[in-house]
Amino acid sequence: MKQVGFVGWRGMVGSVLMQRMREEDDFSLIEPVFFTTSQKGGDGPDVGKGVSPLQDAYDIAKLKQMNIILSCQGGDYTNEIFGKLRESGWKGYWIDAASALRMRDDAVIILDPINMPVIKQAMHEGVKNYIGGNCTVSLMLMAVGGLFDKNMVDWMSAMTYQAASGAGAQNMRELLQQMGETHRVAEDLLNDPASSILDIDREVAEKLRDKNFPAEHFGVPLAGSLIPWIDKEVEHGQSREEWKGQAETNKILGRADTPVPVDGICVRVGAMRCHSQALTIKLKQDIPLDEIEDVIAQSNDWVRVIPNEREMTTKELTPVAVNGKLDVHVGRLRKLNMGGEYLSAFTVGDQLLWGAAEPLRRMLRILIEH
Ligand SMILES: NC(=O)C1=CN([C@@H]2O[C@H](COP(=O)(O)OP(=O)(O)OC[C@H]3O[C@@H](n4cnc5c(N)ncnc54)[C@H](OP(=O)(O)O)[C@@H]3O)[C@@H](O)[C@H]2O)C=CC1
Ligand SMILES: N[C@@H](CC(=O)OP(=O)(O)O)C(=O)O
Repeated sequence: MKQVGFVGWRGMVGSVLMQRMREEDDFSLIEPVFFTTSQKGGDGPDVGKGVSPLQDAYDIAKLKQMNIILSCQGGDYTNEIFGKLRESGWKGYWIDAASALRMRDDAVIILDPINMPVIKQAMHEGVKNYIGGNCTVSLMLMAVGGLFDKNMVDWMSAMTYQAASGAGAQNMRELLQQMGETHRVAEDLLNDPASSILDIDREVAEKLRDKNFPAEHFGVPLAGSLIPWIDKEVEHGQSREEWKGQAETNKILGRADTPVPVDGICVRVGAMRCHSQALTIKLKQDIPLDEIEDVIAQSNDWVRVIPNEREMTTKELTPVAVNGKLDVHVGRLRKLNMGGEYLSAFTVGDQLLWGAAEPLRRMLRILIEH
C-alpha cells in the first residue's frame, strides 16, 4: 500500500477532505501518515486504522518516506517545504490545495471531470505535482465546462459573489459576529411594530461604521455590505482573484497557448461557504438554448441545470440550496439583448467541496489506482 502523508488535515479544507475520504472509504486503500506544524507527538485522527502520533511536518527525512504528500496547510508551508523536499531528491507525488505552485510548468491544475486528458498526459510524462485550482475557477468550470469542451466559447465575463469561507475559518466566524452585532443594535426597535424602518436603518448604519465593529479579519464590514475586492492587486487595477479567472481556466483546459479571454469583478458577499457567479458568455455561434442546456447538463455527473423560472431559481439557485453538497447548480440561462451569441448564466457551488477538497481527494484516488 502507498504511504500517503497528510499535512493540514485538521484545517477547514483538510477537515472537509477527511470527511469525504471517510465517506468514500479512501483510507482503506492507503497507509495514511498524519503530519502537523504545531502538535508533533499528539494524537492523529482515527480513520479506522487506530491512532498514531502526529509527525513533524518540517521533518524532511520523514516526509521523504511518503509516496504521496497531500497538503491543505497553505502556501506558506508549501513555499517553505516543497523546494527543500525536491532538492533532497524526493520523487513522490505532491498534491496541494494552495495556489503557490499552480502556474509552474512542472505542475498541473487538477479538476478531473473537466481535464482528465490533461492529467493523464501529465502522469504519462512523469509530472509529479498536482495542484487544486482556485475555487471560483473550479466551480465555474464544473458548471459550464461543457461549453469550453465543445469549443463554443469566444470569451466569458464572470462577476462573482464569493462566500466568507474563501477567506478562511476565522472570517466565517467574523461574518456571524458582524451579523449578530447588527441585529443586537436594532433588536429593541425590531421588536416594536410601530418603530420606523428608517430609525432601524440609521442604528444599523451607525453600528456598521463604528470603529469598534468586529472587522479584524475582513478589515471592513461584510454583514449588511459587500467587499468588491478579493486578494492582492496584480496590475492594471485587476485583483489577483480576477487574474486567476483567465490564467487558471486556460491552464486547466490545457490551452494556455490559445487562451479564451476570461475576466470580471470578484466580490465577497455574506454567504457562508458557497460561491456564486453571474456569467456573460460570448458564444462563437448563435446556438439554440435547448442545445446549450443539453451540453451543460451532460458535461459531468454533478452539474444540475435549474430551469429559468422564478420559483425554481429562488429555491435551487442559491448558496443555501447547495451548501454541503457536491452538486453544482447552473441556471438563469437565456440569450441577452445583445444578440443570439450572448448567453447569461448564474451558477452556485460549495467552495469547500469542488472548490477545494474534492479535486484533491479524486487526484489521490487516481494516483492510487494508477
Ligand atoms: N479556505 C479556502 O476556501 C481554500 C483554501 N485553500 C488553501 O488551503 C489552505 C488552508 O486553508 P484552510 O483550511 O482554510 O486553513 P485553516 O486555517 O483552517 O487551517 C490551516 C492550518 O491551521 C492550523 N491550525 C491552527 N489552529 C487550528 C484550529 N483551531 N483548528 C484547525 N486548524 C488549526 C492547522 O495546522 P496544524 O495542524 O499543523 O497546526 C491547519 O492545518 C489555504 O491556505 C489555501 O492555500 C484552497 C482553496 C480554498
Ligand atoms: N481566494 C479564494 C479562496 C482561495 O483560497 O483561493 P486560492 O486557492 O486561489 O488561493 C476566495 O477568497 O474565495
